[in-house]
Order: sequence, then C-alpha cells, then structure tokens
Amino acid sequence: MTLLSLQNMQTKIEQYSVLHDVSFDVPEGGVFVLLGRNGAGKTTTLRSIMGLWKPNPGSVTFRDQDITGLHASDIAKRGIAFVPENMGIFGGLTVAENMILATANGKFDQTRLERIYTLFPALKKFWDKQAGTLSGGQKQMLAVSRAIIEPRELILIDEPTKGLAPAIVNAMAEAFREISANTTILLVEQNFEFARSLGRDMAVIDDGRVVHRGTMADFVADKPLQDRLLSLSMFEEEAE
Ligand SMILES: Nc1ncnc2c1ncn2[C@@H]1O[C@H](COP(=O)(O)OP(=O)(O)OP(=O)(O)O)[C@@H](O)[C@H]1O
Repeated sequence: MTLLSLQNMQTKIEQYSVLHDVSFDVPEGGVFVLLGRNGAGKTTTLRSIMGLWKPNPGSVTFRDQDITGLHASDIAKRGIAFVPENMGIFGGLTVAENMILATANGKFDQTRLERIYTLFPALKKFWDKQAGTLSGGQKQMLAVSRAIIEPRELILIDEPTKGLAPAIVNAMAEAFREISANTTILLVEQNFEFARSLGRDMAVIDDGRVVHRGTMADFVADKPLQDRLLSLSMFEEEAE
C-alpha cells in the first residue's frame, strides 16, 4: 500500500527552479531510499514534503489525503517527522531537555522511551549531559530519537551518516532496521553501502528530476546504471 505519493512536484526557492519534476510513491513499511549527486534536489524534496517549501504545481499525498502546502506543524501532527541534515538539536540543552521538547505535551510515553534506550544506549548514559558535547554519532542518535518519541508513520531522514565513523554507521543501520519494522523511513543518503543495506525501494533524483525508480535489488545489480546516475565508480577510484 502507498503511504506517500509525490506527483509532478515542482519547487522554486526564491526565483530559482530547484525541483522540475519529482514523482514517486513510498510504500508503507521498510526503508525507501532517495539517492542523487550533490545538489540534485534531495533535501529540497524532503523539505517540500514537510511543508518547509511549497511545491507549485505538484502534490504531496499522505494516506490518500492531499497535504500539499500545509503548515509543517500540521504535517507533523499527521504523523510525519523530519530529521534534517543539521539534526536540529539544541546544543545548549541536555539530552533530556531535547527529548522533552520533542514530545507533544511535555510527557514521555515510558514504553517508547525504553525502546529508545534499547536502540541507543548512549542516550541513556548521557541523559543529563549537554547535547552540544555529544559526539557526532550521539547527536545523530538524539536527532532520530526526537523523531520517534511520539508515534510516527513516516520519518524523513537527511544524510544521517555524514561524517560518522564506520562503527557508528553500522550501529545506525541496525537501529534503522529496527525502527523501520514499525515506521516507514524515507532516507536520503550519499553513503551507497549504507543505503543499499537498508533500502527495499528507491528513486534517483538528478537536477531536480526523478530519473529512476525501482527496487534496490535491481539497482544494485545494474552497475552501468549506478555509474550513469551516481558516478559511483568515480568515487571508488578516488577512494583507492
Ligand atoms: N536556500 C536556497 N537558496 C538558493 N538555492 C538553494 C537553496 N537551497 C538549495 N538550493 C539549491 O538547490 C539545489 C538543490 O539543493 P538540495 O540541497 O536540495 O540538493 P541535495 O541533493 O540535497 O544536495 P546535497 O547532497 O549536497 O545536500 C542546489 O543547486 C542548491 O544550490
């Protein structure tokens, strides 16, 4: 069943046309991956879904209801959370305070909190520590935890592994697998290894247009297609 549907979304930022034609369907359950080169329009797509940019024309449909152009807080109330690339946490507040601010009424659902402690034990350990003093990986864990402290149906996550050490990336993959058993994740990633280990369905965006849609398994099997759309082998050569 389709959870989120984007139809011919076009988004301008000031006078610049950034998205020219973005259409794809995110099925309910699991991880849907949105790939693309730097500047392709991935973040703009997430922000357009979340009501932070207004697509025009084009539509965003969530559970068969048109949510195009609604205010971000109304979209959040419908069960969509956004973890931006800069994580959106408050560095001067403690982990606990950051979490409290992410609740709907200032109270924790104890069962959800226990689940978060199990997913990310570091957060329990550093509960009273200032969020700004956490490591990059711990900050990302806090950002994801803030998104799931209330019941959600869909979480939009923008490049969560950027700058993280491989061991933390593995822990993050494990946590995302767990979370996606109950909550659909729309993941924007540049780390192809991470993305392919999680994604079931995927799309590629290039210059503000969706240029490929399909299953991750088919995409992984098609090296020339990956090369053409993401220039992956170029990165591999650079890394050698
Ligand atoms: N606030 C803004 N004002 C003007 N142009 C912007 C703004 N934000 C993004 N853009 C432009 O829109 C295009 C798409 O940006 P976007 O951040 O969506 O790409 P992205 O695929 O997420 O890239 P990255 O992987 O580098 O984060 C880029 O050319 C970018 O320069």
